[in-house]
Amino acid sequence: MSTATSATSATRSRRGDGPYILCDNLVRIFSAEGVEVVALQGLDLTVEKGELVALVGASGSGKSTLLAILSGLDTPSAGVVRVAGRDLLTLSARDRLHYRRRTVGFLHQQAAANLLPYLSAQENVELPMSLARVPRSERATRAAETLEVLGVADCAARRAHEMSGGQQQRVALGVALANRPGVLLADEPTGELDSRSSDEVFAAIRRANDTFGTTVLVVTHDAQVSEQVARTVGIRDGRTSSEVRRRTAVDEHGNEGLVAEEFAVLDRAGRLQLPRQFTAALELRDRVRLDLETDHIGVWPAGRREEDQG
Ligand SMILES: Nc1ncnc2c1ncn2[C@@H]1O[C@H](COP(=O)(O)OP(=O)(O)OP(=O)(O)O)[C@@H](O)[C@H]1O
Repeated sequence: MSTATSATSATRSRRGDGPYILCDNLVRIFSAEGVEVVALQGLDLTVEKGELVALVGASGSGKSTLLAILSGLDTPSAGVVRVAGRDLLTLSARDRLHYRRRTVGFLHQQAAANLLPYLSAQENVELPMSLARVPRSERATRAAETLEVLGVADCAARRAHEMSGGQQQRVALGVALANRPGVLLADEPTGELDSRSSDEVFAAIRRANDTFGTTVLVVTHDAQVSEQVARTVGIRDGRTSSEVRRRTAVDEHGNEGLVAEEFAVLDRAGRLQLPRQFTAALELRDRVRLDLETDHIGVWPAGRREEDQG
């Protein structure tokens, strides 16, 4: 495993031409009944415009908290969060509303959260456009184009109960994309679907990413989904801990194949989370010894190294 740093992107962002999504040392503390829960503890993340990134992590690791902040529904306790050049900590109420209507689209796990049951698919997709005051003449054409791209043009006149779960979720995706947001945030969008519908929904997300250039951040537990994206970011205990990058490469026999490389994330303060299986294998706890070598850093259990030297 090697390390990757987000420092370069953070520096670029301060110059104003940074990544499309930037989270720098993000902290979110909830207080409930006198108990404080630190849901995000210095999370760093950068996503470039047009990227499609999967976020994975155990239950309670902070994924939903992060999406709520990025969608403009919640604000962090500390840190920096910028999306599409906007500082989400200093948005006025008016700008926040504009941001939520036009800059981000949100896809929930349950399609029903994005769909009104008494409206057809076409009407559902047109609704956010009317809230954003898109001229009436444009709405029908844009909604039809959206449903076409997502492979559900044939469902335009149907209401939710006349569609399969996968079709409903693709129409729900159409609602999220109606105002052509720069960013799509999706929280377990295939969590309630069988594998075929899940494939169709994920294929529709990829098409939206390709066709509209939407930057996508998708939270998923679904390995089929996370293995299909070029970049998967792991969250552990409220921090980004690891990253898998996938690219096509040609082997020595000239065959093209997918290569996945796993990195640990090194933050600007020099912090790095060691994978649990590594710390468990060497019983690393509390304190470790570090040795700087010419091309790597050695990490040793404190006790064992003392014994070696003794
Ligand atoms: N409104 C809240 N009040 C108090 N604690 C909260 C609140 N929202 C989240 N938390 C706590 O913050 C931590 C992170 O929660 P979060 O929902 O972001 O995790 P998650 O990774 O999305 O989990 P899951 O995969 O189960 O949805 C958890 O310990 C959770 O209990």
